[in-house]
Amino acid sequence: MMLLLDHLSKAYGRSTVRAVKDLSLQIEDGEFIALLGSSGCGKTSTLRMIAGFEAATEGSITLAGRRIDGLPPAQRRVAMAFEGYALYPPLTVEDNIGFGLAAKPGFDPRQRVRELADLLEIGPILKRKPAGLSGGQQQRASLARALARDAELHLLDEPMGQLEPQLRAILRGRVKALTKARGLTSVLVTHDQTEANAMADRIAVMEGGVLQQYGTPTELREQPANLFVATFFGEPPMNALPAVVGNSGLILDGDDNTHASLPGVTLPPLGTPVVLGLRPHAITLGQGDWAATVISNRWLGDEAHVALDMGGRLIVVVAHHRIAARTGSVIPLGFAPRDLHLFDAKTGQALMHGVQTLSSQTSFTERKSGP
Ligand SMILES: Nc1ncnc2c1ncn2[C@@H]1O[C@H](COP(=O)(O)OP(=O)(O)OP(=O)(O)O)[C@@H](O)[C@H]1O
Repeated sequence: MMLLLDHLSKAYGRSTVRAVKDLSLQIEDGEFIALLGSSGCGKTSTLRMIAGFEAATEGSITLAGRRIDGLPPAQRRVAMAFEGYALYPPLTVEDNIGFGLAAKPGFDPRQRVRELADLLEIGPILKRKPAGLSGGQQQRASLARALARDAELHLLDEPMGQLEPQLRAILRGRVKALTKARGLTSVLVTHDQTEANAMADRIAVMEGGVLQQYGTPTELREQPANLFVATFFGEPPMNALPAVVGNSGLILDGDDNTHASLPGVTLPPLGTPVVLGLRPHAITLGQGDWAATVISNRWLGDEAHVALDMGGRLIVVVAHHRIAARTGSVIPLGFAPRDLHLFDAKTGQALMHGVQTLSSQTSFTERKSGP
């Protein structure tokens, strides 16, 4: 069901510091969204306010048209899989998962428990009690219990954090498919962008309690709203090169040695400090008018990761073919203007994505310093 967070804030105790600041988000009926951010960004606080474990300091929470922020957790019609959200010790895993599910015409709770056990690969432990199970088994049982319920909203807080990477990768796809098949509205909390990418229709990136951007994985990758999202989202991170707007284009670091001239592009006013953003995949090696020294060059089986030093700036490039360049060698590099992102250096806000130039040839020049 549709969930609406409206100007939600959280301050703990008497603190004036907000762990969550003025957060507004709309999650559509049947949508799977992820709250993504590093430790302390406020994503768990947000989830706990939705669940009812923490009171909101300001703002409102509306689920399926009902204000729920004043209700106790049990009345919110929300199912949860929380880190450390304990299973009932006296019950078997099977009874834990099926707890509270009532048989109805056309619905057999035992059938649902079996399906979820197969999906999460915990069939063999259904008759066991939680004590003595591994952390990963308990976590999957807890996830199965949350997914078994026909709630209006499913909240999943790092639900697979204790599983091995291979199993996690398989289960992500299965859990996503299940939520889509049943039309479940879901909010996932994770610090793992691979997980958010694989599972979520839309991702809300948070930092310092503040929502940075809310969009599809493609929107976050191609149109990051600010420098934080640009360098946080994407692996390896986007290269960020400080520059200023000069007469002849963008001058890196303002030293006029290396610049990118972008004919026909309306740039910010002369002297504006900016940051050029280039994804590692967007830089080509072996051609272009910039030059850099190879620091390392590793072939990872399907991609080459090359680190370079360009006048003291670290540049990371990813290519889908092997790069024949030794450590210490100087090689040319370049990029297509359509792959350039430009940010305001002071505010971090995005100024443009994918620059269209008048001429198809853009020149990138490294001038020799001195007379
Ligand atoms: N019960 C609490 N009392 C006081 N401060 C808290 C409490 N819970 C969280 N905080 C603070 O609120 C801020 C946000 O924490 P929160 O747990 O929401 O972030 P998070 O992104 O989920 O981090 P993590 O992934 O580490 O759980 C942090 O600065 C944290 O120290």
